[in-house]
Amino acid sequence: MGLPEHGTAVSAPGKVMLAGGYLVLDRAYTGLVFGLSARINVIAQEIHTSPGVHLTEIVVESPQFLDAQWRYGYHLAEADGGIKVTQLQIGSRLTANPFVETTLNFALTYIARTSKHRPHHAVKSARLTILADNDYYSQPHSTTTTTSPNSASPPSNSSSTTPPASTLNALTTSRFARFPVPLSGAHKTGLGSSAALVTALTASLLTHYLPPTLFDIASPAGKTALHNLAQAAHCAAQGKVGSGFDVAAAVYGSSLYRRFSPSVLSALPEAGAPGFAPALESVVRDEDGTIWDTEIRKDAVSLPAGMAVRMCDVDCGSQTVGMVKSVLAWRAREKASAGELWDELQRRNEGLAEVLRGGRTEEVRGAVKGVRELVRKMGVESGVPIEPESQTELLDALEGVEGVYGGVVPGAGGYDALALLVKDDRETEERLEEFLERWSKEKGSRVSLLAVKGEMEGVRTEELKLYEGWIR
Ligand SMILES: Nc1ncnc2c1ncn2[C@@H]1O[C@H](COP(=O)(O)OP(=O)(O)O)[C@@H](O)[C@H]1O
Ligand SMILES: C[C@@](O)(CCOP(=O)(O)OP(=O)(O)O)CC(=O)O
Repeated sequence: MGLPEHGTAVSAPGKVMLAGGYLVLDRAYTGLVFGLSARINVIAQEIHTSPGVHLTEIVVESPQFLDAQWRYGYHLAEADGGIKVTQLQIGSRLTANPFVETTLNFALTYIARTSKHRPHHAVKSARLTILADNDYYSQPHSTTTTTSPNSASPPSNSSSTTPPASTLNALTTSRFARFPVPLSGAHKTGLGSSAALVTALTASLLTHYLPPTLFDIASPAGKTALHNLAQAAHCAAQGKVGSGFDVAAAVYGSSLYRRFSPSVLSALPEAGAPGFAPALESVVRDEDGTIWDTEIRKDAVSLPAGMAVRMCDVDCGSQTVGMVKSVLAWRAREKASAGELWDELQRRNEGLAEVLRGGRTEEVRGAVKGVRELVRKMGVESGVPIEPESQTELLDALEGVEGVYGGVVPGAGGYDALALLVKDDRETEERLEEFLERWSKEKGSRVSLLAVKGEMEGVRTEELKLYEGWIR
């Protein structure tokens, strides 16, 4: 299998919110968000059907997982409902992927409105291949590895995109691991796979179907359209409106984030419903800039030279939804005291951002301590284990490792991977790995350093050759 000549590739980063979890749900507060070096990559290619065959099909696949192919036909929904896809059955199985399906409905509808052609002509058959960097999922026991991105591709085989099982060991030393399970069986590490996926898939579809004059991923206007469209699709697929910081990180990378008003998306009809297409187009275009009130301050976020954001996987994610409900219920109940706590926590979160931006390395430890103190207080008062005791114990112990400036339970907290601010050198990494190995043995748990690092850049185009062996 050689390298396909045609196609486009894009990638979008995962996220970690170092400070501002819960607060960021309210526009009065902000979140300190980092993009991550772990990316979701999507490659788009035309499918050439045999002469005389008119079937139009969109095939989406995730060749790292078992049974991860989703095929769709589509039609133009009546009464301006836009393009609506219908999943096609392969054999006896039909596994839905709501994030993929919703993204197709939203992106194809927008593309059909934007391109000058008639909708059916604009959208030809295509194959979209999704490749997720290894750190999105906890690696199977025996194959754990911390490889740097861009290392060797998997060995190619003759016709299938799924390399044979006999090469499994070789594969895990490559950039994209092959998992011996379906997607539903993978253990997420909490880096925001669905937001990065929706963003990368949307960007890939826009790049593939629209000429550069109508969509350019590198331009500010292109990023704005992508952000608006991906936020709308992600919210619809999730069935709730979160703060959207994860989609913002996937598009823009690291930033100080203020959310959009939830009302921005509340009037949008369901995909396929009457009036969906024009409503989506106007919300995405936001021509006079009055609809979206998101604030993305990229200049407000940076790290002191020689410092990195690293993540420590504890291999047991948490249920964010239940935690959010309980924290918000506490805030509504205890208006005055919760309000005071949030205002002070916001000041400390901004303080941490300032210390990092100003390169004041020696103040990082104190700033992180101050934030954690109030996060724990919020947990105790709301009765939600935001920084559970086992995580407190681990974070405190990690502070004793030379080269570690501090760490937090990011985002909603709980048992998702911890975020650490560390000295960015091999010695610190080795000390951390040794420490975590010892800790795992002593506590009978499985904590490990992920290869991923904080990164400033958001969505971008990639070279096809990075995916050699995975695409046909
Ligand atoms: N590699 C992938 N290929 C295809 N779909 C994916 C992939 N990774 C994630 N998804 C989609 O995202 C969903 C996971 O979303 P969610 O549970 O919100 O996790 P997260 O917290 O990582 O965003 C999956 O069920 C699937 O629909
Ligand atoms: C509570 C929050 O403010 C932050 C949640 O951050 P996480 O990083 O924990 O998110 P998930 O990946 O969705 O679990 C909710 C929000 O901002 O939407």
